[in-house]
Amino acid sequence: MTCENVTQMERQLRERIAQIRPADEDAAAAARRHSDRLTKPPGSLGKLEELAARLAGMTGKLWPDISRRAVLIMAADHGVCEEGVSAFPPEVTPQMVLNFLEGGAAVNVLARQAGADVFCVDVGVNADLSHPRLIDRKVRRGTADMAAGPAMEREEALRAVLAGMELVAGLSEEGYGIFVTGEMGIGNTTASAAIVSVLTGMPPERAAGSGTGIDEERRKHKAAVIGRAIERNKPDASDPIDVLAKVGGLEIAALTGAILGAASCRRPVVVDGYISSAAALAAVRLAPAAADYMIASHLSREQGHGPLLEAIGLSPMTHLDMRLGEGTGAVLSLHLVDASLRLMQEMATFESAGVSRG
Ligand SMILES: O=C(O)c1ccc[n+]([C@@H]2O[C@H](COP(=O)([O-])O)[C@@H](O)[C@H]2O)c1
Ligand SMILES: Cc1cc2nc[nH]c2cc1C
Repeated sequence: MTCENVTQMERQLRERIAQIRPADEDAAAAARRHSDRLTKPPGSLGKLEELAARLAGMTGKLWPDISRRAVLIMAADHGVCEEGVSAFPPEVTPQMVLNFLEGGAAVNVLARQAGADVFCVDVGVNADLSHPRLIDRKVRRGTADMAAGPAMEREEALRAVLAGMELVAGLSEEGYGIFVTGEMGIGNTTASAAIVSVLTGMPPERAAGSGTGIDEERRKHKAAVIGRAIERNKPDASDPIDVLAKVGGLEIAALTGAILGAASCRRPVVVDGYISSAAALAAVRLAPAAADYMIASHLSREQGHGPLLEAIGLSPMTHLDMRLGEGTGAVLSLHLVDASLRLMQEMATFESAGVSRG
């Protein structure tokens, strides 16, 4: 990779970011006015009402077309697994990728129920994968162990970010109206916690959760590994690409790009659990207006998720004690997105139904 290529990628990123506009406040206000004419006390549908207004702000349309919905599962491996930070072995990453491609994972079931198409992307799986439905955007075979040095080079992080961005831009052009973030990567809660710790100042002890199910002793070890990785690599908190490169992951970088891509195309993006939210945080630090296009699906059991969502300025739609990832919580939330739009479209107004206002 030459310096020229890196400069070109940085430029491409800046150009895409420059296209991100804050939500259309006039469209959101029009949606709120319509909502207040419907047969219910104003605000009584809570987050469903607010969501309909936000969707109007994102898309500029009172009735956005979200009939085509895409779940993006970004997959990659993590060198930090060598430090014993996960309850599962790294070979689960490629095994689960094949499961996604064959339609047998939880996210596939929920995507079928929600009428969403699943796109599984290899951004950095540490195996040679071949499948007719696999989208190959492999940057490298897994990251290096961040406790021993940088997880990857800056240009590799940029390549992953741009891959996510361009995929979403292409799908958006094809007619996908809403995006759902998903991921797979054994060890990626460690990388996510490291990103969160650097970008928010949250101590690793708070940011590190139990991931796939490690016990308290191992969780403390995981926090110490994160602390060591930050100390060793000294990521620059004011430069999210540097943070993604030094202590992040390829699938997390690709999700950051996918989220920025959705915002640049004025498409809503439903953000899944802890890992997706770490990617969303990097995205808002690169482009604050991108937050306007994010819908937080659920509150993960991962202990740092609540403060992480607060740092982005998002409030989760549901609390289901989920901690699976893949995009499962986000794809479930599509039903709520559908409900919010359907209420707006189908409810009678006070006038049309002859109901007295308070
Ligand atoms: O989405 C979440 O909040 C979430 C919380 C815990 C675990 N995960 C999933 O579990 C894997 C990472 O867990 P770990 O313990 O290997 O870091 C990865 O494939 C994620 O999709 C996901
Ligand atoms: C089996 C399994 C499925 C997953 N899906 C997302 N992360 C996962 C981690 C494991 C271990």
